[in-house]
Amino acid sequence: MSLSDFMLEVQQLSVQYQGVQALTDISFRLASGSVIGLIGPNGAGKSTLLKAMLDLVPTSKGLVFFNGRTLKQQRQQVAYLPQRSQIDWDYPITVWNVVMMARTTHTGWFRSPSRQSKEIVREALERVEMYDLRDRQISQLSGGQQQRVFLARAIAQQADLLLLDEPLNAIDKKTESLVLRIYAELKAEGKTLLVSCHEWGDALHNYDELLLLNGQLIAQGSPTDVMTMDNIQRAYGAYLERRWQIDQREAAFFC
Ligand SMILES: Nc1ncnc2c1ncn2[C@@H]1O[C@H](COP(=O)(O)OP(=O)(O)OP(=O)(O)O)[C@@H](O)[C@H]1O
Repeated sequence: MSLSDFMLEVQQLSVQYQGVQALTDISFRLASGSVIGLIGPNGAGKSTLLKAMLDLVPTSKGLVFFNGRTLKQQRQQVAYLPQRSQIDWDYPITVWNVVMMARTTHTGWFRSPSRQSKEIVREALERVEMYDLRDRQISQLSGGQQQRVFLARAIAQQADLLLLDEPLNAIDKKTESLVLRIYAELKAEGKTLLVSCHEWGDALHNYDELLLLNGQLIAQGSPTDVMTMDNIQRAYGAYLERRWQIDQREAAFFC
């Protein structure tokens, strides 16, 4: 693969939160038209990586290039679906208006949406099978329906790169199939999807490539190449050991 086949390049990205080193020197490249799973134990830095790429958290080091220019210069070309816990689900807004928010970067906040934007929003809602519920408040949806609305918002932005933080969280198997079908369609359209996930085993074969993280990038490659015993031990071993130490400390405290 030549350098021009890569649409995204992350160089030595590092993040520190009040003394906690969350990410150290993360570097990778992603090809266009691919679905990449971002995996690792709780606290591995998956959400932090997605946010750092978008400048939503301060980075102590690193650069992110997108089609040869900095990501900051092309923010409109990146759609972001935050983790469930980051969204205020009680905010009074309808399904339709959540998805229409994706179009404000195109039309501006104070202009009425164009006919084209309305068509794009309708299509995105139909794609996630939520058009019939377009007038509902988001607070009145199930967890899986809420996730689908935010996925529709990411689709409606018509960005080339989609950063999705645990989109399969809180959804049932039927909806999961729908979401996976949408990934395949977006990939066929040439989009690149970087998806933080907690899947395991066969489910990982839904991704063309994996990035295995634990504060550092442990491995990148096909699911078979990445999920070796050695890599799993390196990514999850330290986590299990840390969890075990915390359990021991808590046990000693309560004795
Ligand atoms: N706002 C914050 N302030 C301080 N520390 C933070 C903050 N956000 C995350 N962290 C810490 O940074 C590290 C990475 O957290 P992050 O949420 O990115 O991990 P994750 O892999 O997405 O985890 P999970 O799978 O549980 O969602 C953790 O040690 C976490 O406690």
